[in-house]
Amino acid sequence: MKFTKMHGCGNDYVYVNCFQETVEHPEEVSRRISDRHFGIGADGLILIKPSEKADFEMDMYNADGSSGAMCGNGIRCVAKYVYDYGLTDQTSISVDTKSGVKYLDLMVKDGRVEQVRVNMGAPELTASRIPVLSEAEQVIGRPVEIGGEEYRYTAVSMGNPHAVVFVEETDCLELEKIGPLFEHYSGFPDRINTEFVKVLDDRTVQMRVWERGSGETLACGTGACAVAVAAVLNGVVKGNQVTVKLLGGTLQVEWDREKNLVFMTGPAAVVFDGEINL
Ligand SMILES: N[C@@H](CCC[C@H](N)C(=O)O)C(=O)O
Repeated sequence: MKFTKMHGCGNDYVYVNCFQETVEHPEEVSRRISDRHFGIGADGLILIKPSEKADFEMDMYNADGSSGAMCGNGIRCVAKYVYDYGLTDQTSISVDTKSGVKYLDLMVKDGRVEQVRVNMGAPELTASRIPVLSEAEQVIGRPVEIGGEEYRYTAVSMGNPHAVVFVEETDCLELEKIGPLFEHYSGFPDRINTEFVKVLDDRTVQMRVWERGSGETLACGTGACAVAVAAVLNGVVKGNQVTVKLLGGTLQVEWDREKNLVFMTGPAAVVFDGEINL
């Protein structure tokens, strides 16, 4: 299988051009290739496919083989791939995902895509649709006891479920311990991605993420969008534009309240091309 390893802010996936390759059993392939000792090493697998609904389709799998309906860092890399590898010459493209068609604008320098702006669509705040179990219709800064500790969290879906927790410090968090407790908490029927967020100033936040199906990653694009929405809803930032600092880089997120659309801008990079015998 020919592949390209790419990353967006250090959130790395193995990308396969399914205009040329056929991947049978992608769940199993994702588990194998994601292994950082016995595989290529990645947070998961992303298949770039032809689509009848949009210019391209993105089909993504986490490192444990589970399917992710949306991937913010992944979709920016898909945009870079299709442009840099000659599958399109357009700088505005559409990509179908399991959470609907997304629209992307490519920023090109010296013939190569450097940054991508993605219209991530509307955030979903209705608890039952995220899904999180809650008596209240929305979960904004609500208390929850997990692993014997009380946290306050805000639930947002950006096509996939996120629990956003504001904390005093992110550096000292024992994410390997707390992350799985959130991911498998009984109140989150489809498991969850969890962001722990420190507010740096009224426009900037810093986060660490425990991703459903992949563990701690250096960045999560949908997570950064969920964090920006949660930051606005909890009144910890001014305005609707948030700079989100992640372990692997920085993303700019804007929540257009009038249109109720979230826009994310950030980098996409190729690490290397390769070929693996499966
Ligand atoms: N890293 C991604 C999100 C990938 C999917 C997620 N782990 C899930 O299962 O929902 C991003 O950049 O958004």
